[in-house]
Amino acid sequence: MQPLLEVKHLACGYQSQTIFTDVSFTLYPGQFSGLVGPSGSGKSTLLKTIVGLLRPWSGEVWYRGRRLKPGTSPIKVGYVPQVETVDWGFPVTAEEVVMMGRYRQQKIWPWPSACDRAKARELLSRVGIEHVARQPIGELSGGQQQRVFLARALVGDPEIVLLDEPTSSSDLHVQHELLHLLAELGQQGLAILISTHDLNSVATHLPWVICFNHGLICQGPPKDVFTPESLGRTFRGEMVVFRQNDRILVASGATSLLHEMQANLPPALYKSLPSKSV
Ligand SMILES: Nc1ncnc2c1ncn2[C@@H]1O[C@H](COP(=O)(O)OP(=O)(O)OP(=O)(O)O)[C@@H](O)[C@H]1O
Repeated sequence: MQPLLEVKHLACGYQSQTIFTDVSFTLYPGQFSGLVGPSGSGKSTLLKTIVGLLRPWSGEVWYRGRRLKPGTSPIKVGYVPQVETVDWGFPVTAEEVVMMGRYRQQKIWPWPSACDRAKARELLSRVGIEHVARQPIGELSGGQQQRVFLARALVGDPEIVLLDEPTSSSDLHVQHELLHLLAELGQQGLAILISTHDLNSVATHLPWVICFNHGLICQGPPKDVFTPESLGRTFRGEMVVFRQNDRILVASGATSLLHEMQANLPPALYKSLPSKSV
């Protein structure tokens, strides 16, 4: 299969501070992948460099076998920023935020046509929040805001969407719903790369994971990559990994693993575990 996106020896930073060097990986059509690493390890910087918001210091990004001009992004790449970085005081409705994705395609700022509005409604419906179309974006919940930005990223019918911490401001139920929605989009052929701190959601929902800390540590299916050794190198501390059948639970120490288990396992299963298994 021809690669969709190839990142080759990429390096980037701010002023004189290097954030990451020599990052190389390949994503294929329909691939659903997670980018995991600790806070400040450079995940957002990497995503912004890939979508052309930051100019790489060195290295290349290739799309469908063609090298991209540094600092540019192909129209078929969608990007969902971290919701915490958005200015919610801006007086626009959810529908208008989605339509802004159309302006990027058209390169001018036209009055929205009936067709633009219909497309925005269709996408809001696809991400399950058509009912908030006319509400100001600043008045929506964190989970709804993320879906609005996902709808905006889908406007150009992208082949790949990069999402920065899409689950950070939502509760567990909303996070799982969003990951299910992304998995559905993945089944329809969309490639997805999401950055997240939530290792347990990655282990449950994502078939491929890239461990990152100022550079690529390792990549592969969670069952191979989520080991105490590789996660310890990624998060630079003791990591505990608990496996039961297909389930993997990860935490940054034995005590927090117990809390994770209480939060994630059905009570009957949790009570049945011998205390020495962690
Ligand atoms: N615009 C900027 N100018 C200077 N330094 C920056 C800028 N943006 C981020 N940094 C620094 O780059 C480093 C990596 O930040 P980045 O946001 O990429 O990490 P991250 O892994 O996405 O973190 P988090 O998971 O907390 O979002 C941090 O030290 C951060 O302070």
